[in-house]
Amino acid sequence: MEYITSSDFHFKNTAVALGKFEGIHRGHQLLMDEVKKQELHGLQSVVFTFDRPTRLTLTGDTKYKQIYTKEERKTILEKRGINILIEHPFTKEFAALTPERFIREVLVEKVGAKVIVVGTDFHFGKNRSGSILDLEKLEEECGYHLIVVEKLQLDGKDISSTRIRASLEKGDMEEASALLGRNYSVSGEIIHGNALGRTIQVPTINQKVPSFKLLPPNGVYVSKIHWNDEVYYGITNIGTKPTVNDTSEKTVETNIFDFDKDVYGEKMVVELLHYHRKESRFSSVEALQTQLFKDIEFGKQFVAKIR
Ligand SMILES: Cc1cc2nc3c(=O)[nH]c(=O)nc-3n(C[C@H](O)[C@H](O)[C@H](O)COP(=O)(O)O)c2cc1C
Ligand SMILES: Nc1ncnc2c1ncn2[C@@H]1O[C@H](COP(=O)(O)OP(=O)(O)OP(=O)(O)O)[C@@H](O)[C@H]1O
Repeated sequence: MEYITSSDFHFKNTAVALGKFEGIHRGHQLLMDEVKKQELHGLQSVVFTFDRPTRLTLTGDTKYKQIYTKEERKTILEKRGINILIEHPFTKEFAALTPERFIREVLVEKVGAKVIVVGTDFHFGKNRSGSILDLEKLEEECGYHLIVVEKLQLDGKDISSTRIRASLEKGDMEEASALLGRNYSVSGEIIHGNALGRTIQVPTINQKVPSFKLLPPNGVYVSKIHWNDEVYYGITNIGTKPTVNDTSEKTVETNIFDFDKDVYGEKMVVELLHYHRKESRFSSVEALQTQLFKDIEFGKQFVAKIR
């Protein structure tokens, strides 16, 4: 996959899907399928999105947490077989382009769009004033074909990144997975913890997770782990480890079942399948250890049922 992160590009004969694509959820996947289909007609499949949350530029909101990091999003799109990913810098100047200028100067001139794929409610350009009507108006003159995809629903409501954020925020991993079309995951490098885990017979891998990644509530989750091409299961704690720590720094750590390898510095993808219990402060490390053994037992039984 070609990966563009600047405004300096020039393509020809492309089929492009447009949007923020925060969750690359099941609705977004319909748009990806449409652009992929166009490869049969000799067009390159393109996802056109932005290099940062749009609200960061528009409202200066620096606290906004994202479902996926850019790297995670890139990996997902690569796996779907998209030819070109454009993460256009979402600067104030770019955000101020009128819908017509965005269509002519960016989509037609630079992206080389022959097919444009959007959802029914797609809005773009200065103050989000552009809609599919603007795209329809210039279709003939600019020589592209517009494909408008109906909003995909689940349980009678539109699937949206906003809805997925709400599921994640309440720890409903099953609902988040159903909306995403894949399990929610955390990917990150394995870093050193306090090395206490091993002494209480519950060794864990600690993942480095950026502060802007949207994590579900602190607590214990049954998880599925991808390491190289291998799949394992485990139990993951998200939180501050209040029994042994006094900081507010959040960590994601996983006890992988039947696994004993040194993986420091390597990357793992941990899918969170099911919320089990909230994180709590125990009166002693022994009490914590007793609970961890129970958590592991719960995790193993859960996995036995779904495998
Ligand atoms: C499944 C699981 C559940 C955990 N639950 C809690 C908890 O409820 N409270 C807590 O303080 N720490 C919890 N922890 C974190 C442990 O305190 C931590 O794994 C242990 O202190 C070792 O940390 P280290 O890897 O930094 O040495 C949990 C860890 C795991 C793997
Ligand atoms: N459920 C859906 N079905 C089909 N297309 C969708 C769906 N949701 C969004 N789209 C389309 O996918 C593109 C990207 O959507 P975008 O990421 O901007 O918004 P969203 O997923 O609705 O999230 P948000 O909740 O942040 O508005 C747009 O063209 C949009 O119309």
